[in-house]
Amino acid sequence: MIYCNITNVTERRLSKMTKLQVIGEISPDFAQILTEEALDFVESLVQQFSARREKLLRRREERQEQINNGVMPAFLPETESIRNSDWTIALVPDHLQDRRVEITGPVDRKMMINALNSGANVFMADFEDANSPSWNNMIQGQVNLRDAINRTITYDSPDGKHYQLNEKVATLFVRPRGWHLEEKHVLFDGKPISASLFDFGLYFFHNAKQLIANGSGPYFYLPKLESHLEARLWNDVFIFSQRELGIPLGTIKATVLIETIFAAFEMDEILYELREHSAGLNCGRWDYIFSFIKKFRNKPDFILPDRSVITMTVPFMRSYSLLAIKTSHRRNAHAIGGMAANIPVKDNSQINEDAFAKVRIDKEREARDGHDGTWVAHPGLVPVALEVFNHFMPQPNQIEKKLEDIQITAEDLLQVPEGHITEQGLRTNISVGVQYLESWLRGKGAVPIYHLMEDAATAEISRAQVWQWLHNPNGILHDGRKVNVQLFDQFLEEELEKIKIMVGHDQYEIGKYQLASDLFKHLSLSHEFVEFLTIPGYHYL
Ligand SMILES: CC(=O)SCCNC(=O)CCNC(=O)[C@H](O)C(C)(C)COP(=O)(O)OP(=O)(O)OC[C@H]1O[C@@H](n2cnc3c(N)ncnc32)[C@H](O)[C@@H]1OP(=O)(O)O
Ligand SMILES: O=CC(=O)O
Ligand SMILES: [Mg+2]
Repeated sequence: MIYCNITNVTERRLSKMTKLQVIGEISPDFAQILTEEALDFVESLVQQFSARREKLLRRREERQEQINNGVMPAFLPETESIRNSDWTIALVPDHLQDRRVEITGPVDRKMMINALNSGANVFMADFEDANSPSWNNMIQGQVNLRDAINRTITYDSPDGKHYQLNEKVATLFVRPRGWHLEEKHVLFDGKPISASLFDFGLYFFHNAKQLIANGSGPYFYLPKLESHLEARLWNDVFIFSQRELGIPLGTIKATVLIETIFAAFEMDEILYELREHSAGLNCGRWDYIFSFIKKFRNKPDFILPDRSVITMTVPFMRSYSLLAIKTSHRRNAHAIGGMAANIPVKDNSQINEDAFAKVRIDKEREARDGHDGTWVAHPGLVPVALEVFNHFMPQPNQIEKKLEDIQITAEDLLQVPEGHITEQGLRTNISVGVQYLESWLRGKGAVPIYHLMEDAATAEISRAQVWQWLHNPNGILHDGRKVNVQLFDQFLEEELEKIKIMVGHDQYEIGKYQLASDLFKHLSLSHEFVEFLTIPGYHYL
């Protein structure tokens, strides 16, 4: 639904002949975020950087074309000197030296308080994978962040529980939406503006000075970058923004998620572009798998097995994570690990124990390999990750571990994992994809499904695999059946029936299952691969 209330703020802006228009609903709370000054700042970012963003998005398409024509990603010859010369990123502040456990979660008010109180070193407040970008979620999220930074945030749940911040809270990082997304409720010259500039701009404008006064700073996670030129764009946004607000250059710090195959080939260059603002790299494993499927989708020999067998220990994933550690440490940067999808299970102690054991093994591998910290999805997992990192990393980080003996080649990064495509794998992808979309369409961007954390990145894997198995001649089930439209239709119908029984008829009818199923079908069957599920999905928010 698009709200069309032209509000006081917008009217005043129109009278100033500005080109930025807000067409989303503005409640009194939201008006405190969408102030004239804040919108002027966003407008200046949009004016300054939109054309470059659009050019870089076109470059993504060109690179896809190149892959389709047989040119595989490679370490760039034109930036060899950056890879081969000695330089390091600027020193990060003391309070960013120890990042052993980082909790992530959407910008929901209650969850933010829980995350900040969780005992983790860092909380990444997520406008991206864990968030469904409805107008309400986006602006309420900004309200919540401002209140958290002012330490006035509280929440009273319907069941009477009161939430407030502890004395000591996690250091806040914010993940704005990626370069590919737009904010349709704010128009510039009549066109939706960049969601990244909108999320970043509002957060930075309202909070940067207060964060500095609190002894912290404006810290960011940057998602889904596909090249060092996209990192350069962020860096220029940072320089411009700090100048505009009169904040010393280098105050902003940002950790880049290496979660696309192209970014894996440009880790040094990404760190170099952001060297005055860098807070290292992170292995965004779920989007990385998605990117691998997406970019090589048209190559018959790049067919991937069931999602459940593409773990961090398969060769291409392990190579990528070791390269992230080696590259970061050479530049004195942190290399943060990723998210194990297992979460606590309340009603089954055996499954719960298994989940904790799986998370522990994952964190142990990361700590042993040399990661300087890791991500957890749930407050209940903070102690597990803490214990592992305290054991393997008694010091604040292990940047001194340089991994000089590790050599990762392009072939290592491009090695296709082995394994089977099974009927269960196909059914699970369909079921998870539909259930996740249903939740996302209702405004919830992270959900537990079959005891795993599902968010936009994990759901992208499910739907991209279904597309690939349908469209690739090698999309053949272990029992010899080709994945085709008929099989897909049959499984979709059967999985929907199972979901209906699981959630109950009433819930099914109230929910958005039919729309989710239609959207999933469109994503799976469309002739051209849809770049991100969030793009067509956003039409329905
Ligand atoms: C691929 C990637 O990008 S990973 C990063 C993005 N993804 C995420 O951040 C996912 C974050 N995790 C979550 O959203 C949640 O843990 C879920 C959806 C997976 C599970 O949520 P729930 O089913 O609500 O978990 P559960 O019922 O066990 O929660 C127990 C309590 O912990 C809280 N909680 C759970 N996860 C989190 C979290 N990540 N941050 C803060 N609080 C949390 C719940 O709000 C609840 O609080 P309450 O007891 O005060 O009511
Ligand atoms: O953002 C994290 C990921 O794994 O994707
Ligand atoms: Mg991601």
